[in-house]
Amino acid sequence: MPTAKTSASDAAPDTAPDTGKSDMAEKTAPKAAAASPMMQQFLSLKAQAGESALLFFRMGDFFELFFDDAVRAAAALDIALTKRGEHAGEPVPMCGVPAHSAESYLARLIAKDFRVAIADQVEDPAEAKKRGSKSVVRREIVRVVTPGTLTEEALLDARAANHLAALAEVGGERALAWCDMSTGGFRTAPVTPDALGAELARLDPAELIVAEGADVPGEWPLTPLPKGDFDSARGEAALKSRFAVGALKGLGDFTRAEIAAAGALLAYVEATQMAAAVRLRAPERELPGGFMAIDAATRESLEIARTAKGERKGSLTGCLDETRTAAGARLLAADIAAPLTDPARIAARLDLVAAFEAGGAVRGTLRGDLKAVPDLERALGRLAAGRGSPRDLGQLRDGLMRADEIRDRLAVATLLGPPPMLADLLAAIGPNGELTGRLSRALVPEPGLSVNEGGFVAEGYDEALDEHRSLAKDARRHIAALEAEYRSETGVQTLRVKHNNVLGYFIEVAPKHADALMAADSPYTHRQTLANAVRFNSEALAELATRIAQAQSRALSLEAEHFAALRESVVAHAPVIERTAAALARLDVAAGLAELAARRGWVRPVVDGGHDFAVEKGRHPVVEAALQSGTFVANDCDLSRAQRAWLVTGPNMAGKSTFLRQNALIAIMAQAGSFVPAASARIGVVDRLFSRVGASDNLAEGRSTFMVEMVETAAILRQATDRSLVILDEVGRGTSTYDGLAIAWAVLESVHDELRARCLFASHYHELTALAERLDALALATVRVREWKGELVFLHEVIAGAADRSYGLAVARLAGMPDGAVKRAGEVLAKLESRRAETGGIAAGLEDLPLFSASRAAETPAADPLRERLGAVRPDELTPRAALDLIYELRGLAEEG
Ligand SMILES: Nc1ncnc2c1ncn2[C@@H]1O[C@H](COP(=O)(O)OP(=O)(O)OP(=O)(O)O)[C@@H](O)[C@H]1O
Repeated sequence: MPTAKTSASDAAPDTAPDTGKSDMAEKTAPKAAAASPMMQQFLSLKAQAGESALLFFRMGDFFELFFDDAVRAAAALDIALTKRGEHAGEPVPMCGVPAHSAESYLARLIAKDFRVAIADQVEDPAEAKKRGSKSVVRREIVRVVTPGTLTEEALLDARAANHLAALAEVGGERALAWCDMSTGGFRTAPVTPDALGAELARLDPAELIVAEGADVPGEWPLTPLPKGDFDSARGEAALKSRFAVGALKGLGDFTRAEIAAAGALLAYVEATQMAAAVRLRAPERELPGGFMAIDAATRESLEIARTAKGERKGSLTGCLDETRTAAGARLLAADIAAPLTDPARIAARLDLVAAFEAGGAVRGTLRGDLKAVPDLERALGRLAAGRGSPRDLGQLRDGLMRADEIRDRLAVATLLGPPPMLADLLAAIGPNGELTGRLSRALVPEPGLSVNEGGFVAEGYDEALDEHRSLAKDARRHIAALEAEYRSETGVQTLRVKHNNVLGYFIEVAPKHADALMAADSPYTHRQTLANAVRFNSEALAELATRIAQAQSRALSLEAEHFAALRESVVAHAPVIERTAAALARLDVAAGLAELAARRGWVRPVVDGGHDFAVEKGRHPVVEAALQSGTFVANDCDLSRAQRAWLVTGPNMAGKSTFLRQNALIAIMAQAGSFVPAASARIGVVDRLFSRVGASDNLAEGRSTFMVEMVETAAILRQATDRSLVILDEVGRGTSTYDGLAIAWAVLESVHDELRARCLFASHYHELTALAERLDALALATVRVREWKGELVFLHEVIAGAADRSYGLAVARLAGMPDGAVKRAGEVLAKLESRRAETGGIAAGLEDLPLFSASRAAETPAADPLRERLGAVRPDELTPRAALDLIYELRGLAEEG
């Protein structure tokens, strides 16, 4: 556990925030005027950071926290909380973390929803001393660390994007802008209120900037900012100046809301990053409708990016991730989060996968090469933001060299009918030769993480540097030579040249030999006499020591200069690096998907502008991977217009959910540009995908599970179109049998008749099968089971028709329910069923009910006097007496009604 001790820095005159005696007398709140200069500095920086951010105050080798910040941080980090001096008569709580390992503490604080303002020393303490012994080292807040503005490797998941998003509303229209500061991507899109939830779910922002008081669906880490920050005129000016364009039209046809969102985002980035020159590309517009809309509930129920437990492993993304680079993994996750809707773009991606699927040898080599490609985007992001290290330069050198090799190798590789996208990607890679040549000459093979420690510039790159280094390195040799010279000169064979931090280099002899060196004409000057040694200096030694020190410091500063120059050339080359990185990531995704397709026998889907959904021998990619090879039972699914809705019945555990989900996943995979686990698949582009799972499978806080289910079902009925795919799994089961059946009935009718969406509807309500006779495009399907010697055998086979019965008791027995209980349940069931035979069951009489559309047409709002009277009331104008009269009047109306 790190202590709050400030090590050597304690001794420095500026290190204590001077919460000592002079402040002790203060009984009032901190007053900058009465505080010591250090305290004044601390208080003013803390005021600048605000209450919402912890202030990391740099003191020597530590970042210290004081007052309430210390209490909160010590608890969150589980580090020692100590006290230091007094302020306003109270001891000042303090804790600290070592500067060299600050990143890991930052990571933990950010994970716990803290924001941290970093106040660093922005001048050398020696400089401060020149202004007077009491002067305080200048400190400034150099950055505010927030979840959405991270760029450091240690603070980020290499395989996931880190989006900072902003939501703005102008004149009733809304828009989102988002960026990933670690890679420089910056985008905007207009959003409708209905689509907002799905857009946010797709972007999964690490931090969402909103105007104070804004209403945002879902639970996102919000950063509310004053409304004025979302002003579109201000945003326009900021964007124009940042991206050096005369008119925003040059960048795209942005709406005012998009400009406001992008402007607010830019201002926030600049405000939190201070002086750092964060690299952001000019914003690109995303057109609405370009992606399959998938709302948060659907993503959750289909476990697209994460499983119910929040893990990537076991999710669709995890299952499809065969990428070899972190950038590839991020692109794959983005592709799956936002499947395309344009058949031509989908086909272009599929062409590329197909080429690599067929070209196994080329794919193998490419994937081998990719494995050695470091994260170019993020290394560039760090360097551009001024947080880069020599290691980042090394990564760029290695990655770009590898990229050029990959390009050259792929250019001559034999691929059957090389797809047009491949040519574009190869053209986008490099040329990087000039930069990599320079980096190769300049850097050692494995440059380290610190600029200050030096040692990263290769020998032979700079003669002057080599000379300084060799001088410093040869110090021992020079010293040894000098030592030998002095021994022979004095005849003292035990004479030694030594070094310590106080004296630097000195000559040491035993006291009995000291006289020889003390002679009046001796070239040696006496420095120190100890009990067992006498120490001297000599002009030559002093000169040599100075030269060594100078050489070392000169070498370090030369290295720092080289680092700055190399960084400059990297930044100048940034657009090519970005293009190269993007092309490699796309190749990685395609080769990974091709690998899976080849390994698991997936096929290329046909995605077109029609309305079909015909999957032959489809499988669930995740469940199949988890089962023993060859045991997954493939099933067909055909939702073409004439049978666009399927009602799937069958016992529990038979495989209904698996069947429903696999078809939704196949649609996502196909439109994301992947081959699919099926014998064939033809899919008319799906514009929106909805998946809802019956209430009891899905626990949410705050609202009852049934309520959640109904809210979500309502969203489907509002938003689905005839291009959508709707997966409803046991909707209505979270309430009483009658209510549940009634709701399931109405929802199925509505999806079929009104929305005309493609739909898979799984239910335990066998009564629903009666609908098949009345709804012309509703087909019945069931999952086969067989009872064998009293045991239930699941065949997992989807066939036409309805389940003959529900087998609930057989499943209960299978689950280990005690025999007595199962037997009793059997008796109750027999009784219930005999009643059903007499009365026609709970759905008796429903056949006569007019269809949904008919009953909707018949809906004419009936006059309601009670409602009309209430509507006319002006509550603010009522006296208490009149209010009472009104209540009587209303009750009268109610009774009449
Ligand atoms: N096509 C299949 N081939 C092989 N095994 C399958 C198949 N479909 C499902 N299974 C297995 O059966 C288990 C139960 O499947 P699933 O959850 O889909 O059943 P269900 O009918 O939806 O059940 P419930 O109604 O209880 O939710 C799965 O976990 C899987 O292991």
